Amino acid sequence: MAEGILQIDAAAAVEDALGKSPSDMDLASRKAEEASLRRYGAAAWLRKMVGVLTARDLSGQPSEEDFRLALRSGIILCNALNMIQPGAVPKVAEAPSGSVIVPDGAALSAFQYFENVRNFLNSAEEMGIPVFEASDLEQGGKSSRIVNCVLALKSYYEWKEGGGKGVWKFTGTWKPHSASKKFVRKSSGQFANSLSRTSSIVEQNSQDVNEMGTSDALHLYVRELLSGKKQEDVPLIVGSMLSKVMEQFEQQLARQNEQAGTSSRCVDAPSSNEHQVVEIGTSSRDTDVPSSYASSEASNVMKEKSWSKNDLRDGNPKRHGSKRRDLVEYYQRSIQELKNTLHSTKEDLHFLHMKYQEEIQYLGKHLNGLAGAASRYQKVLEENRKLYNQVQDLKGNIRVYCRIRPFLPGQLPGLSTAEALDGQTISIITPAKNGKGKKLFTFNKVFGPSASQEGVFSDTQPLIRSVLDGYNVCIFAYGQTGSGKTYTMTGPKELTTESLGVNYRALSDLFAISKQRKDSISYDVSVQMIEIYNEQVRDLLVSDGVNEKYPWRNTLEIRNISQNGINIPNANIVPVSSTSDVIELMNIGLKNRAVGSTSMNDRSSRSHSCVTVHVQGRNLTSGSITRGSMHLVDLAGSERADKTDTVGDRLTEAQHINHSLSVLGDVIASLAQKQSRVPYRNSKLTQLLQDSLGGQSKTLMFIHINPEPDALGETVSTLKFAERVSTVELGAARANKDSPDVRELKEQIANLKAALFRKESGSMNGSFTSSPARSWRSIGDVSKTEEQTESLAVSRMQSFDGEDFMASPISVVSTEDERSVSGDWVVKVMVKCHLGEDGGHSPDILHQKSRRDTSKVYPEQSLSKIATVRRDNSSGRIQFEGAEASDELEYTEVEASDESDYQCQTNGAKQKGGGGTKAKKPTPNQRQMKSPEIRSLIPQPPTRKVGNGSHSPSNKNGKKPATVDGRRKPTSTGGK
Ligand SMILES: Nc1ncnc2c1ncn2[C@@H]1O[C@H](COP(=O)(O)OP(=O)(O)OP(=O)(O)O)[C@@H](O)[C@H]1O
Repeated sequence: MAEGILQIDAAAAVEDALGKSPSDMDLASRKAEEASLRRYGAAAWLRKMVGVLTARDLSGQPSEEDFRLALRSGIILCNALNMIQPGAVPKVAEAPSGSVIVPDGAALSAFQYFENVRNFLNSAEEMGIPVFEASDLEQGGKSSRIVNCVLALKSYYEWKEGGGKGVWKFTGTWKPHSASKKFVRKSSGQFANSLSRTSSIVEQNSQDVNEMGTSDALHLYVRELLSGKKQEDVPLIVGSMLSKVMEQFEQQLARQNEQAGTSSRCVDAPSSNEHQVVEIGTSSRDTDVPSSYASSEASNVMKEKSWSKNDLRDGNPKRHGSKRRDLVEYYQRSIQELKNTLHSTKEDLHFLHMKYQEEIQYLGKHLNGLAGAASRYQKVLEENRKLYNQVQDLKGNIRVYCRIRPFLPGQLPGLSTAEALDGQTISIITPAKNGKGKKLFTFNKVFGPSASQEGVFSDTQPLIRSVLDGYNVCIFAYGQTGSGKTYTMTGPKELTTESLGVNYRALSDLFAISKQRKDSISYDVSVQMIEIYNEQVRDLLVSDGVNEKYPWRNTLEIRNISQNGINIPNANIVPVSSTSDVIELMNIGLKNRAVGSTSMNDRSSRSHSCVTVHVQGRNLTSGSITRGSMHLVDLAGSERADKTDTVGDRLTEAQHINHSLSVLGDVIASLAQKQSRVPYRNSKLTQLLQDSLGGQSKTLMFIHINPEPDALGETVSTLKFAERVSTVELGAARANKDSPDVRELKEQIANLKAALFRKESGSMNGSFTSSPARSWRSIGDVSKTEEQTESLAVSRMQSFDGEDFMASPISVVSTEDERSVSGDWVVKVMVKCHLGEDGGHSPDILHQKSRRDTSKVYPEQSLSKIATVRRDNSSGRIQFEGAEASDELEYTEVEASDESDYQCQTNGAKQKGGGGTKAKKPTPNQRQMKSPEIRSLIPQPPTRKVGNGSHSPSNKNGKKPATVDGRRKPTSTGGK
């Protein structure tokens, strides 16, 4: 309908341009023209169908007459029909070849013409094509029906050529395709082009409209208008006409677009979705779908549907409606699909989110697990370290800790030769000329210059604790003069709480732990402090410190056979119960320590000092006794004598120090090589440390490094020495613990000792008084101890076999060893066998007798017999073999037997009876030896209660002992 409007408007525009009304035109001539055009079309089509040769009689634009005559023979028509439908006219009567063809087909007989025409008409009619009468070919004026038939045939042909879809139906309309051409042939080029453009525009805008009649009429109309005009006016007329037409066309187009927009809104209005979707096609402003997506989707849809944009703008509301509805449906479907996709994507995301959360939780748990495992791993490492240490302890290795001294105030802090690389490695920078550069040494611990006293001690603490558990412990400081030995063991000159050394801290730790355990174990702690100076052992716990006055103090004996850990029995042993006690004692000891001045260090100690702590613990529940001891040794400087450019006394001191340290090296080398003979006795120092170095104890050596380049040589030799020490295995440490059985036996022995002492003190008038080594505690509490011991002695004696004992009244001087045989404990005792004149008397009697006869002196040289002391483990009886009532036995030395037998060597001319197999001549020292254990148990004679200075016993040289007893008792131990 729009096209129709357009064409009418175009015609009106033409009329406007020409200034003429169509009503004025001659309709008849228009029709004639139209008929001619139709005829030409029919002729042209027939010519095309049958070919030029067959259609030689038919021109392209025949007159009505020519057209009728050319078809009169029926040959062209039949052939054309056969071309459309082969065999439609089976037999076509042709003109004889070579015959002169006459335009009217006279060459054929009339019958043949008729046959052809009739066959054609029959066949055409069967095909549903409108036919004409055969007579129409014979008379003029009837060609329009023939033209109509031919055009119908053409239409049928075109339908068939187009695929023959549906039912062919001839509408009687026809579009003269060649009309413009025809017109062009009669016009100038410019005019033709212009008109052609106009025509093509009109055609383009009406391509879907099949109203060719109106269009043809327009053409005819224009042609007619121009026919009477001058040639030169035609372009102007046509130009004006076309501009008008264009104007009209554009206006019409704009109106159309407007109408299309209105109608689309009308169509879309009922559904908001539709509205949105349609808008998507043009603009995606109001939608939530991205415009690029929408437009691309829209174009896809349009492509898919083979729609052009013009389809949406063509102004046909119905078509718009259906197309837009399709589009809306399509978009709705797409949106639904998108929604579904979005929904499933959201679900997927949610699922992924959950999954990630689960995985994160799992990872978190896993991480926690890993962190736990890491901390457990750390704990395991810690445990391993502890276990390693325990193994080391069990193996009995000497532990070696290394400490690097800092540069001292006033010293030029040059290049340090030593560096603690980690907790266990020290690196020494050696001069490049040695070609070594660096040397590494590894020890149990390495402390750098900044290590605090507390830090150093914390790694020593476990050893201290084990003293309370009944172990023997030895800690000694080794290093050249000025390297910090005294600093580590004692502290600096000016002591503060932070700078207290190992000695103080160890004892304060002992007190702290013993306090913690006081409900279950009762501990007694006592201290000895000695010094080895020029191979002489000196007691440092003397108040006057004057050795010249009491020279015997310079030659204290070291005994390694004592099982109670008191190797220097004659040195003062002072009970302590607090750190302040210890500090006071040590001050006394330090004052007494021989300190020399050398060129290397003014405060250099030229002696080895040793603080020995004895700890005895009694388990309040089981009654078992533990006994541990700890040597805290500050060795003299290890540098060689030639370095100290000393002479005279200092040289002698240095030589002694070097000798003892070199023996220490020898001992360690022998131990490392597991030699059967270890040269402990080659120096006092090694003798003192024998139990700690080779025995079943725990030993820790602190080596000290001076970081100064001048000290490098000594540093290296110190480290090499320490390296050797660290390889030594000592055998498993063992606690000194007495079972009640053993303890009972020992108490019985102690009772015997007490009895002997009483007898001795009665007969010898206190030969022990020559010894200064009395416990300060016992001095203050003598009478009480005496009473206790006597009553204890009596009660214990009853457990002995009376007969045996009476037969051989042997006095036990001291215990020496203990060992387990077949699960039983037996006691090795030092026995002084004495048969008095009233042999056969009980110890009490002896005791009473000795009290009465205080002038009795034992004939020391008369004892030479060995007695065996045997304890029957099952009955608990003790038997003495090889000693008779008439024997006078004196203890000399005890040897351990692998059996539960112990032999007591007797000495003297009066050997009666047998049994003794081994004799040894006692040394004077051995004869002098008195066990401090005895002293701790033996009551002091009243004469030695010298607190008021009224009574001072004489030593065997007739001199009064310069003891601190009573008179010089240090204030720190007062009251103890
Ligand atoms: N770790 C340290 N921190 C601070 N000062 C130290 C340290 N070690 C040692 N000193 C100081 O170095 C000097 C020498 O130390 P110390 O007297 O302990 O050496 P020594 O090896 O015992 O010497 P000697 O063999 O002569 O006894 C002292 O003044 C001491 O205070």
